[in-house]
Amino acid sequence: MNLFDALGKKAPNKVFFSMLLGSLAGFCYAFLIPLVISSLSSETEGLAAAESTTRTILFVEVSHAGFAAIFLSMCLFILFARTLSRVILARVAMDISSQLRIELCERILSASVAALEQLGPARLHALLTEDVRRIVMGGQALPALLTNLVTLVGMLGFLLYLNVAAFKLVLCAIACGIITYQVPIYFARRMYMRSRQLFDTTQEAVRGIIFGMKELKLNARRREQYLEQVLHAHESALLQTDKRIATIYIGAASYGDLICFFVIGIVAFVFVNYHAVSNADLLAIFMTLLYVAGPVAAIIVALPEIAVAKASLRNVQNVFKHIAPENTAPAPVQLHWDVITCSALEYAHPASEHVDRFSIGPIDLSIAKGQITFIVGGNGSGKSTLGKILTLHYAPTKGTLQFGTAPVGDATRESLRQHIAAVFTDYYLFDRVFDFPGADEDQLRAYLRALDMDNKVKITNGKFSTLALSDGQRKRLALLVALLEDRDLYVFDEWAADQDPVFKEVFYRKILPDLRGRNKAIVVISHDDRYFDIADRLVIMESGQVREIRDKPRVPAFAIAE
Ligand SMILES: Nc1ncnc2c1ncn2[C@@H]1O[C@H](COP(=O)(O)OP(=O)(O)OP(=O)(O)O)[C@@H](O)[C@H]1O
Repeated sequence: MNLFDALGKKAPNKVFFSMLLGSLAGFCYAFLIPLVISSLSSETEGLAAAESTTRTILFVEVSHAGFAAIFLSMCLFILFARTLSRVILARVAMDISSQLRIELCERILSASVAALEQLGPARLHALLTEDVRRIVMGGQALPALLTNLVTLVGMLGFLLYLNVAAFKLVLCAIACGIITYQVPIYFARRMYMRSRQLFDTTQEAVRGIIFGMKELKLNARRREQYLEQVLHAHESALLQTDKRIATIYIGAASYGDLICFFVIGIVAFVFVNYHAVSNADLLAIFMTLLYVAGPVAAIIVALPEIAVAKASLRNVQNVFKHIAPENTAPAPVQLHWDVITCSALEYAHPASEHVDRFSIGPIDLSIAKGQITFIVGGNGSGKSTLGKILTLHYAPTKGTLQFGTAPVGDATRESLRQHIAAVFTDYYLFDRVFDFPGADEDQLRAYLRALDMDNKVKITNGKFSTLALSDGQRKRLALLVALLEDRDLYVFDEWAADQDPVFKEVFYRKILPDLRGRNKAIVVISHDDRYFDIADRLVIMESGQVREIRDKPRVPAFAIAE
């Protein structure tokens, strides 16, 4: 995918029309000076001829009325074509920017959780905001580039007509200019890739300020150190790189501006000594060169924007490679199961630069409907990792996972996910219940009452009246959403960790047994050893391995040494 493809795919007709108008404007632009020069040279052919073409239009004497009319028409056409071309492309760019963001979001949603976790939220956020903006800006520069390129080609054609030797000289000068201009642009482009990486780390640092503001406010020393060692350090690295890039671009642009004047100097002081050129031709050559300076400068200004857009496009492509869509069949498959079976199941987290690769398994385990399975163990023993495998967010690296007789694979993953509801430790609470069945209003009210939230939140047309709640209350709403989904497998990752003792009791002694009574498979990741007695199966994990499985534990509760 190149920049043209990226833009052209979205609105090919409009982009083509805009480019066409831009080219036509450039074409007309290229003819303006030859037209003026032709009118001047016709004047020198004889005063009588010139006088014969002078007309009085609206009390104003206009010489070479024919030329003047063509000149005015061309100017008006250029004004119209350029404006329309830019307006169309600006609007297309806005549409594209919005579509690109939506597509990126959809692409992110189609990727695996493991890949997205590895990328991190800051990078994803920068991709959606910064890269999209730069790609669109680069795209917007394209019609101007095209207009100016056509003008340049037209002017060079005129120069060829005027003087072949001067044309060759100018062509060589422009070729030299473009080649030498590429050297700084090459370094600037490489630096831009670095700047883009630094932008991501700066975004991460900014996230630290936003999400860590409470911790930073409470400790002045920590705040100062964070600002100095993290934020300022990243900002200053980014700033320095960006300043270097700007210096290179400005220097290169100034050099580009002067190319035409170098050529004028060479023609005026050197070229004339080797070639016989009439004064009229020399004047025409200078006028042409001066006129060419504008388009050359505009092309030179547009090139960096396009280079930046290309770098952003490459960044998007790299990220896309990293977050390739999961190979899952979208069509729903009817599946019935009673037991989930893990056989020699293994999963390894992606290795990172600073952390040893953590893996779990091999694990042999079954989780049955109508049973509460507790997964317990010390911090970092791999409970949440197992939870994400069971909710089909992590694909096992070895072994098999089966729902009934259906192995989890590309053909079944998406369908099986529709059997699962979960509240993760880093859950996200949407402001509404999607796909809210109107008929379930009574059930909804009953759940709100059961969760002791009926005085706090109302639900109107599926939307929560407020999310300004305590952590524990927000988690109750997340539970409510999961319960409403009425799925076959429920996974709760430390759900009760921030609930008060009264509500812990409700969760473990009422809600979970109630789900069991409705023949749901329930997986509870928990440190609440007071409630281990309600488990039908207790899976004890240690260092990524299942250390022990205890079935049908009886009161009194287990004493687990974590
Ligand atoms: N996204 C990730 N990328 C790489 N490694 C990870 C990732 N998430 C977890 N890990 C590794 O897996 C190990 C186990 O993490 P996990 O969250 O499964 O533990 P846990 O038993 O749920 O711990 P806790 O009780 O503290 O929640 C961690 O120590 C870490 O090394």
